[in-house]
Amino acid sequence: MDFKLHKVEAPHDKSSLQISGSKSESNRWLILQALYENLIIQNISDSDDSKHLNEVLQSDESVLDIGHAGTAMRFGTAFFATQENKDITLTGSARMKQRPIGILVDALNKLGAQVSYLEKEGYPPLRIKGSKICGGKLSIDGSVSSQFLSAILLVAPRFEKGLELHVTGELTSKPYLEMTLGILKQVGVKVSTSNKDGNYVVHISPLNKSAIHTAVVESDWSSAGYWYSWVALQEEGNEMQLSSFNENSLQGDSELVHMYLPLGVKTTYGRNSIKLAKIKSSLPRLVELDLTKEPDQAQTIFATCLALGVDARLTGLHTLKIKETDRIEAMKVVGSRFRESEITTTNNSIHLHFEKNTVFNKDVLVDTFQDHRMAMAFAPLAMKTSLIIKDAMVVTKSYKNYYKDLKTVNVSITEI
Ligand SMILES: O=C(O)C1=C[C@@H](OP(=O)(O)O)[C@@H](O)[C@H](O)C1
Ligand SMILES: C=C(OP(=O)(O)O)C(=O)O
Repeated sequence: MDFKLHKVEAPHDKSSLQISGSKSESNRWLILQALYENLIIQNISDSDDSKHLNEVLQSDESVLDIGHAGTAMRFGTAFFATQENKDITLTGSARMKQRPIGILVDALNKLGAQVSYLEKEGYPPLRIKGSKICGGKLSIDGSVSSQFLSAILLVAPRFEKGLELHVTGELTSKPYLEMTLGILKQVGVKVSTSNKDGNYVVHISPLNKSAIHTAVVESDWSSAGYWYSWVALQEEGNEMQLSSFNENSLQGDSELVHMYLPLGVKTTYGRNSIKLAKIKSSLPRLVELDLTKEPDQAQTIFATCLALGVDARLTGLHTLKIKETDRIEAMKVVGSRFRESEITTTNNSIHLHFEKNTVFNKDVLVDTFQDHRMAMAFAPLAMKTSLIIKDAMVVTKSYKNYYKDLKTVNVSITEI
């Protein structure tokens, strides 16, 4: 299904939205709920990824399909590897079969798990025979995906000996690892970190019973990014309130508060909410950001800069090639269709440069390449021109009501 988007009239000066719970937090709580009974999760994400994980965890089938959900694939692998009564196949979409998982499988097998490949070595689908894992000491490379580390850490409190995890390589997406540790602490797990021979080390103690009954998920900051971008493209004075967000967040993408200030978006924290306001500011000539800690915001910031005519130099993008699509390439292809600019890329960066202020083309085609963030990051450009989002419903991977929310701010959306 393709959608045509354009602005019908001036957006409201003040609007408010309720985004559903964080997909990353929800998927961690779902694993913990499966490990510790009687845990209730409030404000759980309505994303496809969380639904898929929930279904797979409840299922008695022997072949389980996780779709496009990366965290669910990685967390599910570690979970099923530790369930002695299980012998399953864990598979996913065609893209999931191209997303590496070897580092996680090797680490689990070193601990005594029985996980093997059914097709290509190092990639899903996997055959997972559940085993009793006692834990102990383990080294793992943290430079490819933090999800491998989070996957093992989430199940580690169930190991008899707990876990001493030594992270080798340069740890990527660190806030997601810290989110895992923060959530484990809420459950009552004793967590400590140290530094040994230059490596980051995490110690997890065993825990038999959860210290809490109710987990409250904060809303999704990664989704909030699209509204930061939206507000950045509005006139001064425009405001938007987003509920169920807090100053003390476990989500690294809450760094949006600082990333968007130079682009004229000021955040004010309320009681369990944030208010984004477009303030009077002169735009920078160049936005320079290392996104090693916030990889999911790369497309959003790139699209904002493209819309505003601001140069951007985004680095730390080495993980983007193995996400839902090769996001560096996808940004370049779609970005170049909007207006004349110079876009250059490397394996871990993208650079956007304007020689002059250029006009926007009309009816710009936004190919999404099965990546929800391609659709959502480029949609705010409807403020500047008309655009066509291909396979528009990809957004449900993380943000089910995205188009419904866009309609409330006066974007016309028609199926074509
Ligand atoms: O742990 C998580 O919830 C996530 C970790 C990040 O992945 P990487 O660690 O692979 O960069 C992020 O991009 C993804 O959307 C969610
Ligand atoms: C990369 C993402 O998710 P995952 O790795 O869980 O598929 C994302 O949501 O941007």
